[in-house]
Amino acid sequence: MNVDIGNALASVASPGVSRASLERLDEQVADAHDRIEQGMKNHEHGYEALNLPQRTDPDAIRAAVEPVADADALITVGIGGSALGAATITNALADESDTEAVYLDNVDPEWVSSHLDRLDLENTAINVVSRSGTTAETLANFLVVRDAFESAGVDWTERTIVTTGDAGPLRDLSDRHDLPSLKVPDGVPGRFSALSAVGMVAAEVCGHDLEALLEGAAAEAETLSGSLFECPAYAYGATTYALDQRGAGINAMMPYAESLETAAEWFAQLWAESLGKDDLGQTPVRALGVTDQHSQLQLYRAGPRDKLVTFVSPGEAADRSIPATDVDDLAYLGDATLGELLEAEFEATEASLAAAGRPNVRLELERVDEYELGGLLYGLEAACVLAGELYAVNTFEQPAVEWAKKATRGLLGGGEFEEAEAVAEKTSLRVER
Ligand SMILES: O=P(O)(O)OC[C@H]1O[C@H](O)[C@H](O)[C@@H](O)[C@@H]1O
Repeated sequence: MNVDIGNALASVASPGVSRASLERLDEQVADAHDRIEQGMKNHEHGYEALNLPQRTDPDAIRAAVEPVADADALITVGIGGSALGAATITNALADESDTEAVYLDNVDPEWVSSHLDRLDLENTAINVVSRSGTTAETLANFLVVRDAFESAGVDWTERTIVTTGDAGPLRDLSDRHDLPSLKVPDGVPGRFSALSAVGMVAAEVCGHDLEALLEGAAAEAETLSGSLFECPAYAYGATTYALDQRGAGINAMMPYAESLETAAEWFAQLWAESLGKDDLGQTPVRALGVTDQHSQLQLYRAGPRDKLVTFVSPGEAADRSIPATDVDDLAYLGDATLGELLEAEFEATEASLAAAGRPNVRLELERVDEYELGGLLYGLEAACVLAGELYAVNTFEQPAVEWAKKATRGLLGGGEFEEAEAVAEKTSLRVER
């Protein structure tokens, strides 16, 4: 990915960061890069994620997928990092695939049933993914999906691939039924695992090019250097950190392509769960161009000066002409294409924010394909690791998500948890219709 941080400079935006400040910050970036390099070299927890382009084995993924390679649909059962990376890839490339990729992460019963009722389970594969193998939502949904297959008279053991850790209920299930299984790589937190079997089994079932994904990521890895002025990922990570330090505590991730909408959702977990610690961290907002020009842009341009907008330009794409019209006011559209309109709207919105002194950054792809996606995923992961070094937080843990899990288990009789008691003590002030 290429990055243009010009509209984040203090000469353009407020909050903004001066070139001189970036040059001073570059000294911290150099130190952070040394730490990151050391962590990668020693295969340390978290930093290991940045070794995935060399570590992930596409052949092992293809071998595990082979029994279900002909599936018309794939149900991925997982949540958080165990679903969003895979969904980013398959949703971005959906037009290139004959396989429908469905992601059951939420436990909304109507939504789960609507998918299971409509899919032809005879020709559907199950991709169950969980590092721990104990995540309530994933296990609950897997039990529901397995039951649906059994009720349909389909042998789920012939349609299921498991990606999990070395031990736990899913590993036991895989061993007991001799299911094709892959390992969640050690040292790689879920939100950083898109470029491993966690994110790539679904890509393989959907027929996407695993080598190209990894080549794009590897090319991005080659850019990691001791200066933000030579590394797009570090330029983005350092600029977002500097802007947050100057008041831009919100980062709206706004890709100008429907195919990248899920990438914004994946980014939200990566950014929030990695950096939201010790009362620090920048709030990611999922946005979409052009749609949010008619929704959130008013706030971005004229609301509080507490936001950065990150545009993602998708590059070259298939286009479609706008037919001529006899409506005088719209005649100008008839000479254009939808792609030209989208590009013009993107550039106009970018300029609109700059004209209002609102910081924005552009991430540029050549096109939305496996190579560029691999580079985007890797680049944003590396940007996040760098930002975590600059914030001096523990980028790779997520202790704050544990409280609600314990409360949930307590509420469902899964053990004695004081968190569940706190639920009963909710302070209420109800206003009823
Ligand atoms: O892969 P699993 O162990 O099922 O975890 C799935 C997700 O749940 C956890 O609570 C964390 O919030 C995520 O970082 C993780 O990706």
